[in-house]
Amino acid sequence: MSAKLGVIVFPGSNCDHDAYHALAHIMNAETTFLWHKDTDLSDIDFLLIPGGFSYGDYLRSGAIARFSPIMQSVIQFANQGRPVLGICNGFQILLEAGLLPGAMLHNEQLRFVCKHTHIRCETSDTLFTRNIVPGSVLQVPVAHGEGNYTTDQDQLKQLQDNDQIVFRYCNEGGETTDEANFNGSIDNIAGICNTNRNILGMMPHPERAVEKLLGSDDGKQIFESVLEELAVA
Ligand SMILES: NC(=O)CC[C@H](N)C(=O)O
Repeated sequence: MSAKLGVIVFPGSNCDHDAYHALAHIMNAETTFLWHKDTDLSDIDFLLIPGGFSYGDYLRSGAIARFSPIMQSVIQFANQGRPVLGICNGFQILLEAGLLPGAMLHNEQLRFVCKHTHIRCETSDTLFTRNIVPGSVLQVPVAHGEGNYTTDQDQLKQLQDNDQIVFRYCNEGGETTDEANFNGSIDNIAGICNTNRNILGMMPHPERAVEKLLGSDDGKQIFESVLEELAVA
């Protein structure tokens, strides 16, 4: 039986259809939308929490969505070791739900930034990056106002020591320069995983980099990794 993928829709999600398109039409995977009031995830093998402005980003991005009914089921799903990918607002929701450590601040320059960026894959030891050689540079767009990832020094050291930093902002040549770190994230962090390595949160949008027509199809490498993992699991 083939894997079934779920894309969660909150009031204010706006990258849900991009994610569905990437999974269903580009990756040809069986994909379904899940409303934020759904609670039954028993037939789902992979959860994607997409980007957007859930609840209008009131209070803080993700702070209200974290209390949507589906989140209890997402936490159970994640705690069973099943794969969860949060992209942009999805990453923010995972942080607010306590499934990933740290927090988001407004971008350093206090502006919404929408552009192509380069990110360096730091580890292939996750089911999301198993097909990506560490050190590879992916071109993936960003579109956010609150993507300035932060954490305290002890937590940062844990992320570094546990190989939980999955992506860092870099230049085209793969150097993690200050200039490439456009939003001010600590240690150029663009994406992290949990210690169990089944939850990935990332600010750049791989679902918007799945066709050459969009400027890059580098994001496909992440979805290919997940689908291969599900096929052998
Ligand atoms: N594309 C998105 O997910 C937008 C993220 C977010 N709510 C922000 O601007 O910070």
